[in-house]
Amino acid sequence: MSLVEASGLTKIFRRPVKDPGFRGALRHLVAPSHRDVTAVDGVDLRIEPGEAVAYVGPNGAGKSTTVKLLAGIIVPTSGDVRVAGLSPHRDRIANARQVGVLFGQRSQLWWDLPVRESFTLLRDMYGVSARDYRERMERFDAVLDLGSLLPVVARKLSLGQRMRADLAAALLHGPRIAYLDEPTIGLDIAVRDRVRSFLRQLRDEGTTIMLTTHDLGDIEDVCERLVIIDHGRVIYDGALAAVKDDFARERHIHLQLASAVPLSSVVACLPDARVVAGDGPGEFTVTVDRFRQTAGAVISAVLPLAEVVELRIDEPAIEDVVRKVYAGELRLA
Ligand SMILES: Nc1ncnc2c1ncn2[C@@H]1O[C@H](COP(=O)(O)OP(=O)(O)OP(=O)(O)O)[C@@H](O)[C@H]1O
Repeated sequence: MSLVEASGLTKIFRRPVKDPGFRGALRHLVAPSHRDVTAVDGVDLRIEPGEAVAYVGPNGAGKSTTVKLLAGIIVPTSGDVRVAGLSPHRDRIANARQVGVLFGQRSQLWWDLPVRESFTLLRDMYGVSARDYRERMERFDAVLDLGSLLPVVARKLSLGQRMRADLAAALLHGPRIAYLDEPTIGLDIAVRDRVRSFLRQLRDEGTTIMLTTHDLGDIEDVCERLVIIDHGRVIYDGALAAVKDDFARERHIHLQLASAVPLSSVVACLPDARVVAGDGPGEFTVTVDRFRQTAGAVISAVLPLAEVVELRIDEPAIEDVVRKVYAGELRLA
């Protein structure tokens, strides 16, 4: 059985629609009107124990809503969802014991309490044994430098400090699955790298991780699988490495020819490619579909014009794909 099993998972929010001004407010009181927003639209998702999945998509795509559904914070409009066999919203308390949630924007620390007291409250709420608590705190301290933060009242923490404390708070009860939203935001580079390697360790020990992040380094360092959501629908679900083959077909080949050649001649030699002149004479960038045209074929095509004295090939990066996803530029069939 998969750890997370969602099928046809749908969440529709009902938003009040008000005309502006006093009249609008009055009209809304007398005859309220609403607009439905489908935040999550028939999502099918299975996550196996120990998988690390990046869940990405443009703003408003439905990422947080999915996580809230999986965490049992909100109730689905339709569809089924099970986490380790439990219905998250019906078995909310039992579900909370097996999931850890970090929402980048919202803290689960008690705002007016020193961090240490939030941790002990969470320890007691989740019934974490003294020994587990001590061991976990030691481990978090080694990765997240928690020691100096423990006496500080949560509202006085900087963003980076709060993220460190919140990450520990989300993992304090040793959840089977962690939903982490932007876990490295605000962290300095050294701590960020430690957090990434810590997440890899957790994954290797069997904790399932669902990571929502704009940080492409987090994705490449921690996850093997990428799920892309857009307009509430899963538009891609597959191995991170395979994404490039599916969506990043373009390869840029930078050529330096031995002599100045007019752009039109190079274009004429390469009817299936896009050719742009570079800064210097004889410099060109040729963009090809890497599954249709090899670099060798490009070189052979331009050889009758001039010798190729230098060649550089830019392979597509997963980063480009994910960046396009976030920018809303990637439109899939
Ligand atoms: N409580 C709510 N009431 C009404 N609409 C909501 C509510 N929560 C989310 N939405 C809407 O549902 C859609 C999906 O929102 P969601 O927060 O899940 O997206 P997201 O992918 O997490 O975006 P972001 O990257 O900006 O956090 C958006 O159109 C959002 O405005």
